[in-house]
Amino acid sequence: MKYLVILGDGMADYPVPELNGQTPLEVSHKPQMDFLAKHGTVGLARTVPTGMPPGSDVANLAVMGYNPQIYYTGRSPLEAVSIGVDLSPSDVAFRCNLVTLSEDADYSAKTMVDYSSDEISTEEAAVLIQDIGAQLGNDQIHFYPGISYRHLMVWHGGPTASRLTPPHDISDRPIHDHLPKGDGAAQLLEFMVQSADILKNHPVNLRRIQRGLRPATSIWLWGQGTKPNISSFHEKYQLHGSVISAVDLAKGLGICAGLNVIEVPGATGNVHTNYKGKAEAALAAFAAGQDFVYLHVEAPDEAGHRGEVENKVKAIEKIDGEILGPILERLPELTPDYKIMLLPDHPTPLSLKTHVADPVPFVIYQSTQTSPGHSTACFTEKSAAVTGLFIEEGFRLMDRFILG
Ligand SMILES: O=C(O)[C@@H](CO)OP(=O)(O)O
Repeated sequence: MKYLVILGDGMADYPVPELNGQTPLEVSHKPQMDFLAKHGTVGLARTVPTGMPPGSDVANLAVMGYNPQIYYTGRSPLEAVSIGVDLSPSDVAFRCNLVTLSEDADYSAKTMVDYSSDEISTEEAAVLIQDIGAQLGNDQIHFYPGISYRHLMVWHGGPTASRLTPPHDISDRPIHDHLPKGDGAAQLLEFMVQSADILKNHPVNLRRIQRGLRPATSIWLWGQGTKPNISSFHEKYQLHGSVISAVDLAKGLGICAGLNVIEVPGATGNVHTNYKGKAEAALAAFAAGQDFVYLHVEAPDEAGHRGEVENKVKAIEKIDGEILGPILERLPELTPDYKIMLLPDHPTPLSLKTHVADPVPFVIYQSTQTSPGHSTACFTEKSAAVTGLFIEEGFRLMDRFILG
């Protein structure tokens, strides 16, 4: 048996006025997803335990089969693993976004214009993070470049109990009430303020402005935590598997669980990602003898955070046509026995531009059992709610998928 999880990050949504009150899943042309729903088991799962923040870290941990209430130690440490930074027990990793803040002179009076600096390129960002590290780094503080706007700061002996805000939660809002609070707040704010001085008039930014792109005007620190300790996926399920993703979070989670990471050229973490390349990579992994693939696509989430209705629909249709299409056509050539689980980690409603903790629709399709009950005519939030199948502890979904 081969097992494929297709994770459309943030794919679920609320009714969107621009879509006549329908959700992106409802308006998308997605015959492959609907095929899975017609012949599979459809339901809702609570991937974010009550009381936990609805982050992709918590939710992907649950989808991968790990109880976030036991295994979650913060987002950035998972990304650090993928970046290749081995945290010591007293290191604290912080996600270090490159963001665009408004031009107000007083730092605390600024607004969060763009949590991604117009999806700054990895190459440009690497130069900026290197220069920030050269000026703010020391024996205790190190900066490491990641992908696009997503970077890492490691603070040896740093604070873990700071109260920090994900910048994608405050798009277009004043940052004043969301500046660091609690443990280490003054020092963290100082790093952010000093970064703004370093980035002002930086040649990389001047070139971006000339090209009509937003400059990266500050770092924004959040998502802190300590070295994760996640048990082996292989020991749990006796399966050898791989993760395919553009983003360090999903790759880091996979590495922590003992999965292999497959790099796909052109996987960008946005709507322009290499959907076909991800499908090819999954098929190649199965052909090479892997039993399990976790294929993560960031694009719908990114469109949700940016409030881009068309891009969210487009991302869903690309997942359908360019990932599920080739998989459903060619996986049967490799094996008659396979299962596919398709779901988002959490909704990222376009109207809110951030995540919510609502339960997510899922479908589990098994090639050898195509009338399992709880099927629906299409794969949408509403249809998943009417089957009555509800998985309260989302981390148990993986057991159902693999062992059920
Ligand atoms: O990587 C990030 O900073 C965020 C926003 O894009 O990702 P996610 O919404 O998946 O947590």
